[in-house]
Amino acid sequence: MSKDLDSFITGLPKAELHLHIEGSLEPELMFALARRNKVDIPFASVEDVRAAYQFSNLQDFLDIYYAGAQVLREAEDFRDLASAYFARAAADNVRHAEIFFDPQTHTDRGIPFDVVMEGLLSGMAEAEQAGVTSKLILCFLRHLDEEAALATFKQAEKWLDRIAGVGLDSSEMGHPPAKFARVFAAAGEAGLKRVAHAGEEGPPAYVWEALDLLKVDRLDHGNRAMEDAALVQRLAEEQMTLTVCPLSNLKLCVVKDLAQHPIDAMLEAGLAATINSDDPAYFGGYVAENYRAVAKARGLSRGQIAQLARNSFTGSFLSEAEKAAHISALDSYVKAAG
Ligand code: HPA
Ligand SMILES: [Zn+2]
Repeated sequence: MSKDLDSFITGLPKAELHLHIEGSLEPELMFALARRNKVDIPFASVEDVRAAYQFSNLQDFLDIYYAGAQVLREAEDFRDLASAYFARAAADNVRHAEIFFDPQTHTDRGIPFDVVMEGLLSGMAEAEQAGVTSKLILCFLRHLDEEAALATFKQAEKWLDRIAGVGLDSSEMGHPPAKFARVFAAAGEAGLKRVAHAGEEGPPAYVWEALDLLKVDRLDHGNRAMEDAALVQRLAEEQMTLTVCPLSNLKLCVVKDLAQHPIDAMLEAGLAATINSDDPAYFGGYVAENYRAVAKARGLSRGQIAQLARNSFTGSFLSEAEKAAHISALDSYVKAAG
């Protein structure tokens, strides 16, 4: 019997490639950690927190997101955060996740880099026991300078065998990828993968810089690349994976309405687009909800939905053999779903 669309999407094997672990901090856990660590937060209740999640742009969101992260202090907090994400992701049949973390958000308030790593790695090990694999991507905060990013990369040195890649996030406008060319070159020399947020709010020129100066292996968001035909052609030719985040785009006013979301235009242009949740605790949905919302708003076919999930494995940093195994399971699932 053919499955309904909602359960087809939930059960579809998928990878998540654009997830800020600090953005998976649900208000309930924020309150529990505030109590456990005796940290003051500027909210009276969980409802109060949710009511504050109205954003008109990226910066509005970042201000609240960095405030929320203050409750994370001990390794066990980072472990609990990661465990909660993996449990929720497993319910959406996420088989593999490549998660971003923002060490500077923590080290700048005196939390040691090692505490963050130990906590996250312990949550990841627990998830692996439950069958969900993961990799870590260390993001540099682009509103800070490149010296700070280089200092952070130095702190990461002893952990490099546990870090798959580096990324670039935070306030995009006024902070072009070019600002981080040296630290990305150093990461490349150390054998790490490179990704960067570009074209979320920033212009197509920032996407060109991410490709040409940072030499990214994957592009995070990339919406505004659609404004530049030569850029779209380049991304299609290179089969560059784009980690697109529909509910984030809606909440941060990158699109006015999901009915205007470019996801199907991206697929039609031959781009290797994927669907991801970005900061699910803040944007109102985990990865399957992102697939469902955009599939309904844009009338995506099951073939297109399956392609997006296939792209998530192809665009991951798993080995070719691991990708092939996941894609074969996905194809069997699609066939059996009818
Ligand atoms: O969507 C995002 N964009 C930039 N920086 C971020 N940090 C967390 N989420 C985001
Ligand atoms: Zn992001």
